[in-house]
Amino acid sequence: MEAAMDIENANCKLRVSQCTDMEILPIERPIKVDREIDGLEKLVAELHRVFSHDHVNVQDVQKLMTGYTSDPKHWKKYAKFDRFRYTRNLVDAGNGAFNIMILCWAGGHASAIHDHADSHCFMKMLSGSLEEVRYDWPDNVQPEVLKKLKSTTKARRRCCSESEDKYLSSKMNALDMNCQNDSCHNFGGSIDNDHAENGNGNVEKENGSHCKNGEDRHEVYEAQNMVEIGRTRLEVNDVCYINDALGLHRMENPSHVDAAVSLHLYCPPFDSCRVFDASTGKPTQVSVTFTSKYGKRIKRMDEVIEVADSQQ
Ligand SMILES: N[C@@H](CS(=O)O)C(=O)O
Ligand SMILES: [Fe+2]
Repeated sequence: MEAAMDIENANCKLRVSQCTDMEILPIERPIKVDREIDGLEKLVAELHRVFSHDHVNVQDVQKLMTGYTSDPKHWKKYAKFDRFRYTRNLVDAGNGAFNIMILCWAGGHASAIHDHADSHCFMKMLSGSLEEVRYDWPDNVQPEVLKKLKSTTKARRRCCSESEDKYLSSKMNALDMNCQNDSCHNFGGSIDNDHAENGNGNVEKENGSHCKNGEDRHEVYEAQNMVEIGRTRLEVNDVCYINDALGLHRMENPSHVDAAVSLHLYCPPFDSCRVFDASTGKPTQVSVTFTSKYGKRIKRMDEVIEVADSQQ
């Protein structure tokens, strides 16, 4: 028995950086589906069953998501669009262990470059298509998971593609060269409550700058810091997986006419993450919220204020 785990066996009830013994190994494709899952409700019920155990394999979640075949009649009640930005619509809060949501992208909508707050992120296309663009971490920001992998002697790397293997090697080497003192890194990987809001509740915008605890750390962010490391077109029923060890990403609906709908599962759930300025790599902590929960629209604060004003 090997001491190290493959990422397929990594326990996605834990944050990625807590899976210290795992090897960073992207999911094998194509995923072999054991059985078909008939409907979104069944998928959610299966996820609850799996997540009731202490250990949940990354690959088991992938298999469940792959086993479900999209049909708009299962999910249309959750699909709430906005003219200006992609929306996040909560389907199920997973008893605190995961959350699953439907994202709606009108033509041309895109997310900013972002991380996934040390969580596991699974995504399945339900309608239309999206392009995923992956990026290297900027040199002066390192994810918790790579710091952790570097510091654990048990951790080993083994990737199925040479480019992914090279990516992780270069990141590990960069950690050797960079200061390991947390205060030298923006945000130190922690999520605080005093974060910059983008006002949208999604990771669409890259506005504002923010330093943890209000300190100005004077990091220098050089232009052209964000390096693209891959691009994948996702079509209906495709499933993909990302975590912070595999890089950053942004999603874009390449069609200016057709809408796209995607299903996202995060474990553990998170309510803020970092977005990165595309030309400088500067990170900003942002809240991520929902346009609707369980099929019901949530009033935005500005709408609540408007209503209150109109009633005075
Ligand atoms: N991770 C993003 C969506 S995506 O662009 O992957 C979010 O949860 O809003
Ligand atoms: Fe994402």
